[in-house]
Amino acid sequence: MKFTDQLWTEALPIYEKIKLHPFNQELKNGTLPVEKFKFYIFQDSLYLADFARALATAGTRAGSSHELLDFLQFAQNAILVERALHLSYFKEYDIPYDGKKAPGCFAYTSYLMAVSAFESYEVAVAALLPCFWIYKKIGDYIYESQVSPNPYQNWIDAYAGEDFAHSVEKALAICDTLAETASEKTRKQMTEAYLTASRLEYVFWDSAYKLEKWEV
Ligand SMILES: Cc1ncc(C[n+]2csc(CCO)c2C)c(N)n1
Repeated sequence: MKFTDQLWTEALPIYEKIKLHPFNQELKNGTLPVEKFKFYIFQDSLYLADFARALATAGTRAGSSHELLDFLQFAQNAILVERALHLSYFKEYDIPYDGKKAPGCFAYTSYLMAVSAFESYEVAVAALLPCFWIYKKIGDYIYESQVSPNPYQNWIDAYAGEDFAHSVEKALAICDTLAETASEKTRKQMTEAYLTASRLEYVFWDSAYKLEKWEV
């Protein structure tokens, strides 16, 4: 059994909760209130900018220039997605450019940047994986079961696309190769990091659905 198959099984309860979360259910049905989508898009633009930093940082610690290039391409892509969000949705939904990270976004980005800088390369790769994999799975699920017409069609199409699928396959292959030669202790740490980042994916959607604010 591949290491990433084990990861998928371990994190399955988290994935199921993400799938059934009202944010994703209402997105799929086209009934998500626009305020929640706007909140999500703005927070995601902040997320993507730091996610790109985390990817580039992890990449500098890769064991080969081949993997460094993969991570730099992932990072470049995250920045391009972030720019595309600004160009399309920010205009369409009249989203203001100012604002801060909500607690959910803050927690997730801080975690990814810290792991990428201070944990081993193997653990960093495992922490960065849910962003790719869970999005791909959720994107496919929403795409297949969506109610159309759907006001969020463009967003849905973006994550069900071929290019994104290719990046996910690459990230999975890197993680599996690393796990093959990793010690049992490192594999445990990788699993823990994968689970934590999966929980933070949930937190991110939940934060948007609740229009989360800092309490104090
Ligand atoms: C909270 C959050 N998690 C994951 C993604 C998905 N995503 C955005 S860029 C990228 C890979 C770039 O190469 C991936 C997987 C997102 N948008 N927001």
